[in-house]
Amino acid sequence: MCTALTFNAHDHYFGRNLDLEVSYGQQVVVTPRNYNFKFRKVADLSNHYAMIGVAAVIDNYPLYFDATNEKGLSMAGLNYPDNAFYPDMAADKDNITPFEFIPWILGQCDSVASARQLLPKINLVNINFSDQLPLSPLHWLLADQHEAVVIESDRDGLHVYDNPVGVLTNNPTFDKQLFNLNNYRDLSSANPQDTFGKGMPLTDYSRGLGTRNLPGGLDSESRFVRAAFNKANAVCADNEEASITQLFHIMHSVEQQNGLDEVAPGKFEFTIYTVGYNQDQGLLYYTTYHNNQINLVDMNKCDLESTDLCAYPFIDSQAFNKVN
Ligand SMILES: C[C@H](CCC(=O)NCCS(=O)(=O)O)[C@H]1CC[C@H]2[C@@H]3CC[C@@H]4C[C@H](O)CC[C@]4(C)[C@H]3C[C@H](O)[C@]12C
Repeated sequence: MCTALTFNAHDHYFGRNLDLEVSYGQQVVVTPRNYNFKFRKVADLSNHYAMIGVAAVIDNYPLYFDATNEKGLSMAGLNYPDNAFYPDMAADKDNITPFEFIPWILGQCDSVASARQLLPKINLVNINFSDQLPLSPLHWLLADQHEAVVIESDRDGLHVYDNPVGVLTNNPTFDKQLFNLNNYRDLSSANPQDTFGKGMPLTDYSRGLGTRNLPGGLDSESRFVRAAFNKANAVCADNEEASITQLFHIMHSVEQQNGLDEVAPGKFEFTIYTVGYNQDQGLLYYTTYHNNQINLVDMNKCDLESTDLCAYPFIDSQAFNKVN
């Protein structure tokens, strides 16, 4: 399972947790403007916006899990099992495979508004990357500095939902996730009034009682509510350090601790990495499960006019800040 969200503070940010029990050998990958993006069924993009993100590079092709382009448009693919449906070729459409979707949008669009022009023409065609790497069932959060949408390719077609809360997790379909928030209208960062009933001696015995009914589970509905509430109530000082720190606190409030989510006997899914993008400045911050320190990769330090990918392996070991 996974969680992605937008966060506006000092600048504009986009965060993502990847929760999984295996690694695909992903790294931080910058694709410069002149890298030749090949597509299976449409023409190459030989000149496009540069992007930074997390990708598995196979045969010199970046299979992006999440990324942000130089204009600040961000996109993340999250697991969407049983619901995702990828049709066969459609003659009248741009046939883009799901693994090409992030490059296709981020390569050409500078905003959600411009992506909205391309989306109706797209058919997320059912073509595997390879026999070893078949398609996986995904849906996507797409966001710029001003708005977010969710894209789901279901049996009845491609849906583009406005996302007023700027959060995405996994199943069920996005409309249901959004509706479910209505069940949590009573959540509050303030201690609640006693509305229980007449003549009951109820006391305000603890701080934080307004969050008592906030779901604590790792399931996708619980994470959706928790991420939406924690983000909506986040406060931080107006600078980059405080904003990134707060973003990582929000992301880590929905992280999966190793040992809590068994996916096969003795095998657990956990939060392999957390990324936070500064959309305005082309920065990617990350932590990994084994490295709590926040690491920073700046896309502008790569040659963005190059034709070659620029990759940085995750630093996945703990560095203690030794005090004595
Ligand atoms: C599994 C991950 C979602 C995390 C998650 O939800 N884990 C729960 C697993 S479980 O449901 O609990 O079992 C998703 C998120 C992004 C995906 C990659 C996107 C690029 C590429 C697309 C190709 O088409 C197939 C291979 C490819 C490398 C993808 C592999 C995998 O699908 C990735 C890592």
